[in-house]
Amino acid sequence: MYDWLNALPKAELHMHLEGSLEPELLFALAERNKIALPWNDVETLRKAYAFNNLQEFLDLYYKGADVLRTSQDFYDLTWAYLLRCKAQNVIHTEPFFDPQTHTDRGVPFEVVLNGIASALKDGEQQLGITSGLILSFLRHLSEEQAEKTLDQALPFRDAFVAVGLDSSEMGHPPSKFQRVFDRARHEGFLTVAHAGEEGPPEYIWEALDLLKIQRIDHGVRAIEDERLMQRIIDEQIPLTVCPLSNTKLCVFDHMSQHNILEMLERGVKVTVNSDDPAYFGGYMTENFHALHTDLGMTKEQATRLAQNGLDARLIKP
Ligand SMILES: Nc1ncnc2[nH]cnc12
Ligand SMILES: [Zn+2]
Repeated sequence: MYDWLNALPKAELHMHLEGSLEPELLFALAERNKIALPWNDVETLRKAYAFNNLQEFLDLYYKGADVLRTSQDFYDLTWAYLLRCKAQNVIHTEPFFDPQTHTDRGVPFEVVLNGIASALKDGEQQLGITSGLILSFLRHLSEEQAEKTLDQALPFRDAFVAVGLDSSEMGHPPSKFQRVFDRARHEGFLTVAHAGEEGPPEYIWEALDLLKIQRIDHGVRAIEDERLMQRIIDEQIPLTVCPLSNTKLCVFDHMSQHNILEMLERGVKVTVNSDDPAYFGGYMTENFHALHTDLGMTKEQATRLAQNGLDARLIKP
């Protein structure tokens, strides 16, 4: 089944480039940039990948990102991810990056963007992988800081397809970012947002009604609100679900409790994605495979899930 799932043509619609930083590359970049790390070796770092919730993961994820300093670092990070895509027949990807994670520690916006954008361009030319980059605002920071980030992005607007919203969900509802999302839409960006990962269904309503998103990132808690379920089924609003992420971050205690197949069978446009593959135990194929081993996903269901991913692209072929 693994090989069959690996060969299935797939689109990835929810992954954070910073979350594809494998420990080996993290150590190599630390050495290249002469940065002292709090972990002795790759094994010690990998052992730290045990999380009870989103915040525990984010604390480590932001620490890890500190080794990314130059455009070449961002290029290498993105290229390593694209090689994984190639190996797993991911033919299209719409990755996130978090500029504030880098600008707040003094790495200029264009240094980050240049590295990522040139790797994505090479990915299309050399690997045949199409892509659309999503600029994500950090929701634990202020709306004013998101506004500044949007200002920095406008000169490079052709490099992005959408803006998104990520980081610590609880206590940071989508309504906090209504004005900056309004402006982003007026500037021609599409919008997506993480909602209903740890946060309540109300955050999904806000993301739809106030931020006017095209897709819900995660959204697994929609199942708690029947009226919301009816809306996302009626309007076929895609959910970018990340099974291994949800179990690693204890959104579900075990994969056998995940609701993705129940949603699929109810007619929700659910898709499978890796979120932060270096931290959560796998890329696209591993996520599909876990659904097979722990939830009994059939080939027919896998085909529908993969097709949903292709259908829910912001950039159509
Ligand atoms: N799963 C996730 N949720 C929120 N913010 C993130 N940033 C990286 N991964 C994330
Ligand atoms: Zn995410």
